[in-house]
Amino acid sequence: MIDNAIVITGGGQRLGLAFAKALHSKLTPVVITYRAERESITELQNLGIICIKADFSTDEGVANFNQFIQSNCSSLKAIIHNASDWLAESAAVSPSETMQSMMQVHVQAPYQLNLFLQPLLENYYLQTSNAADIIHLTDFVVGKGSKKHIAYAASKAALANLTLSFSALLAPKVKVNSIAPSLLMFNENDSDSYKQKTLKKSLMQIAPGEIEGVEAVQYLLNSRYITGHTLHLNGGRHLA
Ligand SMILES: NC(=O)C1=CN([C@@H]2O[C@H](COP(=O)(O)OP(=O)(O)OC[C@H]3O[C@@H](n4cnc5c(N)ncnc54)[C@H](OP(=O)(O)O)[C@@H]3O)[C@@H](O)[C@H]2O)C=CC1
Ligand SMILES: Nc1nc2c(c(=O)[nH]1)N=C([C@H](O)[C@@H](O)CO)CN2
Repeated sequence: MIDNAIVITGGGQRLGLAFAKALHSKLTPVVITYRAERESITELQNLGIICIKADFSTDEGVANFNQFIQSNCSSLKAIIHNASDWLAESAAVSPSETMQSMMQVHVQAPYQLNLFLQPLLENYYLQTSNAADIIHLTDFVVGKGSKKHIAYAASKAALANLTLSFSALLAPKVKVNSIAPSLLMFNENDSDSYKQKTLKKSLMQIAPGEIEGVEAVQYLLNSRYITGHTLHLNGGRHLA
């Protein structure tokens, strides 16, 4: 059985991959979920990180991942709900399907896994006298909406609300917090004009990269007191 594991959903690339590499150690094994086969998965496996294929677009996929954790882990130090799809509204996908897909990955999966895995998080507390952690990756747009990612923003707002409910439900054995980034890193296909426009939206006018997210996660994991909180990583965008 695996003790004191940190579960990171969507760990195959970008922020989730950085979280996995930064947090894995002999005393704190990391379990990541992924869908797409990549070189990064082999790299993580070579580091001793457990990589589980899991697609949260169905409740069956959530249940299958839960079953793996229940069968192989005795306690969980943390769950980092990072898996996400930044889906824009488009003519190619119906509004109903867009909203369903956003709510499934950003709300159903975290909600169900938090409830399923509550006993394993509480086992960590009983074994160490330290609170376990749940971290939800939300988004700056929770506070302002988004004209082009309406369903995405609404689902992230629901995820932010889960932080409030679960922090009250699970204290003091489990701390529950959100990290709300705005731009941390661009995507490969982002145009130069999009990059320049987006950088100007914050006071700091930079894309700080994965390290900003890694340090925020480590800050929350090291705290003994912060819960029900949202850590904003937005470069002062709310004041720009
Ligand atoms: N990057 C940024 O600047 C910002 C990020 N955030 C948030 O931070 C988090 C990390 O961002 P980022 O690294 O860019 O995320 P990505 O867009 O790279 O997505 C992370 C992973 O989520 C997985 N995923 C997507 N849908 C599903 C699903 N249905 N089931 C299981 N896994 C799924 C994907 O796995 P696979 O590739 O294997 O299919 C993907 O690699 C996200 O929650 C994001 O919303 C918020 C604001 C800004
Ligand atoms: N799952 C994802 N969510 C978000 C991403 C991303 O790449 N994947 N990117 C952003 C943008 O950086 C946005 O914050 C600035 O344009 C938002 N969410």
